[in-house]
Amino acid sequence: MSFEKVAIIGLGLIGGSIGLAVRQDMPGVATSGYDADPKVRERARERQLADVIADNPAEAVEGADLVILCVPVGAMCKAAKAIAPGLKEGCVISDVGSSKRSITEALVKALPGRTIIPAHPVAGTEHSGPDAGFATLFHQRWCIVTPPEDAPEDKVAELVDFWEALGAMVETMDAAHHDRVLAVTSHIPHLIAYTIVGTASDLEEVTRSEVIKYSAGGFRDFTRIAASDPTMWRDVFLNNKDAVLEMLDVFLTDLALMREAIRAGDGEMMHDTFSRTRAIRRSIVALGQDDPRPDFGREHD
Ligand SMILES: NC(=O)c1ccc[n+]([C@@H]2O[C@H](COP(=O)([O-])OP(=O)(O)OC[C@H]3O[C@@H](n4cnc5c(N)ncnc54)[C@H](O)[C@@H]3O)[C@@H](O)[C@H]2O)c1
Ligand SMILES: O=C(O)C(=O)C[C@]1(C(=O)O)C=C[C@@H](O)C=C1
Repeated sequence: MSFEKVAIIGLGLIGGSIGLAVRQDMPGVATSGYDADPKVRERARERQLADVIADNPAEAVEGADLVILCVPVGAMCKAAKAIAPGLKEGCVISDVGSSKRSITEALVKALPGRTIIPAHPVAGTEHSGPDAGFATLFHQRWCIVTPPEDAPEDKVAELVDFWEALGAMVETMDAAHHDRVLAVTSHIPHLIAYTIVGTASDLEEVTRSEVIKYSAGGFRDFTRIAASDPTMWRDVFLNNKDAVLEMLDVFLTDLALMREAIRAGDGEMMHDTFSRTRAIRRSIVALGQDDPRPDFGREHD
């Protein structure tokens, strides 16, 4: 592992967690940080999310071997342009954005000639901001690295080592594939959660108080996801439009089949589908890939 100084731009849930995790898991590696919001910088200093919190982005990246952009997907380009004057020769610029194709294009354009290796830790919570981060967020979670074709192999290997040192399991794939996979496993589930919670609160015969009162079961799990940061998720859907629309069409076809089964009283079709999905859940649990924290996401309720 050869990164000696890591700069973190954006000190919310993910940036703050990286800062705390580097301090805990990589003693000897220096960190610096910057956030566009002065209140976040103040809180980041109080929580010591990085060794040094700079008051401007170019200063934050000075001397860093690795710079990680931890801002909403729609702010990546602006953040990249702002760090450009301070970047050290040969440093790696990475990010943690939830979609990868449009970010890669934006970063390559904003920082020509630089070594850009995007990544996405598939770990998070519905909380955001400088108080949300914690050092163990990436333990036993996947981090997907999406190196462009011309990325130097030694730098990709260093970035993989970095995420493994923070406790993550790392996979590499191309950005387009990442975006199609995450559209199904993360983006559409969030869209469904936002929609069902919105629908329930809109229904005239179900008053808002009843939605809250009877939300102890499955609906409650949807409300956790639907509490996720609106800016972050707006940007994800604006930036992974093609893959989300493709997978949404498949989902809507399956949902229509389910509606037909209910209408036709086709219990066999429903039972078969529900048995298949139950087996999927059980195989995730058997692989140890469900969340190891039993009350994860509920601790702040
Ligand atoms: N929340 C999750 O579950 C999760 C998981 C994995 C990846 N991600 C990705 O990580 C990124 C950050 O998400 P988060 O949950 O940490 O969000 P967050 O809202 O907690 O933090 C983002 C921070 O970026 C700052 N910021 C915005 N524009 C900036 C700019 N131009 N320069 C500097 N700072 C700027 C904001 O002030 C904020 O403090 C997003 O791209 C998101 O898609 C999120
Ligand atoms: O656990 C949660 O709250 C999450 O939604 C985390 C989650 C996910 O969908 O798995 C959300 C977005 C990220 O890009 C990665 C992880």
